[in-house]
Amino acid sequence: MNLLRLLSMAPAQASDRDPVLAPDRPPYRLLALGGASGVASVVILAMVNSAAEEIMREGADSVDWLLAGITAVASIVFLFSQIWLIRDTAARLEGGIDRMRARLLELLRIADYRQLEQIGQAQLFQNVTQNSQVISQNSHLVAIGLQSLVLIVAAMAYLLWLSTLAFFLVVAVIVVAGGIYAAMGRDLGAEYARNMGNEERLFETATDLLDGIKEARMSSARSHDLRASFAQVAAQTRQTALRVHGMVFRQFIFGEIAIYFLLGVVVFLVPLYTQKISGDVQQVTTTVLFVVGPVGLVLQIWTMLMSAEAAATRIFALGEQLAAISDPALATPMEAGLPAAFKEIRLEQARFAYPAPAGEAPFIVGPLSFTIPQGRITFITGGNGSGKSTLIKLLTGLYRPQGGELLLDRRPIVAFRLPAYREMIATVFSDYHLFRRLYGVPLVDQAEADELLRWFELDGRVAIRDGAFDTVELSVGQRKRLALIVALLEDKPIYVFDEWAADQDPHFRAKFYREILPALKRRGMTIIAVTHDDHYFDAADHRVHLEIGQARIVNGEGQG
Ligand SMILES: Nc1ncnc2c1ncn2[C@@H]1O[C@H](COP(=O)(O)OP(=O)(O)OP(=O)(O)O)[C@@H](O)[C@H]1O
Repeated sequence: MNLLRLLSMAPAQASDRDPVLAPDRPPYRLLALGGASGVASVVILAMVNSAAEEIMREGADSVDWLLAGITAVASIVFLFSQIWLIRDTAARLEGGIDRMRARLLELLRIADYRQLEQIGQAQLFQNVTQNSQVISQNSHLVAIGLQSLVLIVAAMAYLLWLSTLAFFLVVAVIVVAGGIYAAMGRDLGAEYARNMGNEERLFETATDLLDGIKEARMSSARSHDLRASFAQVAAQTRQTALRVHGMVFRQFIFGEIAIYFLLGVVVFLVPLYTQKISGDVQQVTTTVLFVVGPVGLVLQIWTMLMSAEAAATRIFALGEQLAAISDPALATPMEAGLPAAFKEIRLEQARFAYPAPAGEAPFIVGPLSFTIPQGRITFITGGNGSGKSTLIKLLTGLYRPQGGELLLDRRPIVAFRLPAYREMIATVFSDYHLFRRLYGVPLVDQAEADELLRWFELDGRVAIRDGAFDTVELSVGQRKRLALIVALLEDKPIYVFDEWAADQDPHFRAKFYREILPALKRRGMTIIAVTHDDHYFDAADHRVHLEIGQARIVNGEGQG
């Protein structure tokens, strides 16, 4: 069971240098507490039985203080071990979730970017947030279930000691009923998984609906189709949810019936046979009745825990999926930074192809061979879909060439050099994300930040305070200026921009090509920029022109 797997992943301790990689801590304390509570419950049961026997034998004229004392001590042990058992189970489970979440984030960090692109965002979001919430909400049930299991095991051990026949009779009933119950549970688990898959699709469709709210407002036909598509996924989700509820109910009813059957065995069969063997009918019946309650509880909880189990299974499955695409270059510690004073970046016969749908030719970039000299401005140009963004991803090391290589000063950027190479580059992609907080920009010099805001004509609109922009509620072009400011604050030797000027007004576009890029070049930075602005092609020292993934090098466009 994946829930139990989560339980055995001990909470990350502050003392662990890396909570993600630290070894799991087996739940010894939990086992000890379970053992103590089991022993205490058997002692209580035995004391009650002995007292009853004594009363039957000698009448109830005096209190047996020894029995009463032992019962009181056992009750206290039972009470405290139960409290700690429940507390420990919940803490361990929450710790396990926390750790699994951290593992997922770590696996996300080291996953191969290209393959990660292919895993849907909805699945990642659902697992990191919602599924762990389902488990967390049910953590007390796991604790109560474990507590009941301990009671059952202890009482059954006591029953075995009282009467072998009664023990095997009850075991037979529990095994048969439990087997049927578990088989029902497997179907239920599969249906839960289907339901969660539908919920992920529902989430995806809802996100589409919200992201496209403007587009939907402007067209009643589009709005209608969107709602129809949402309604269809919602109906499928409702159907699987209904099937789940039906199955839960059937399993619940079966559990109830199984308990009545067990009671029937106790009342009719056990006395019949135990009388012949030991004559201790009453003790056996008391013990079996003691088992019935926890068995009922375990059966009920089992049903309820199926959703938490399905959530845990999905979390572990995503973990395995991410582990399978992990990039060894990112998993190992980074090689000491590559020298900032490099001479050139080169692609040598580099090639990259996207997987093609069946029957269609794949889009191939390359083989490409060209050099980007240090301290120069290189433009990448070409029509829509010619492969510019793909080339940028190859040059930044986000995609790995499937053939040929990427070289820095003739040294191949092999896997273990990739992280250090990526550290040399600051980017503003066309689908960039603007973090409000300046993550990874260690010390923002206020004077430098203010100067940059002035240069980008954003002073008075935005300020940088305590390592964050005070607002990002700006126009599209202004937000992109902020993204460039972040890149400049990172102070890297290489800058990569993907159609940065596309959203700028004519004045700022001219400023970008005629003032900002030359200023960066004067500071010795290497600039690689994708652009469609043919008026400004002369601002580059070199131009790489792409046509359907093939490059033509146009040299000496600018003044050099
Ligand atoms: N994630 C992807 N999966 C599969 N194919 C892709 C993917 N991204 C791009 N492609 C394919 O690669 C081709 C080149 O895309 P790319 O984004 O590199 O073009 P581009 O030159 O940057 O275009 P634009 O000027 O429109 O931004 C596209 O025609 C598309 O078919």
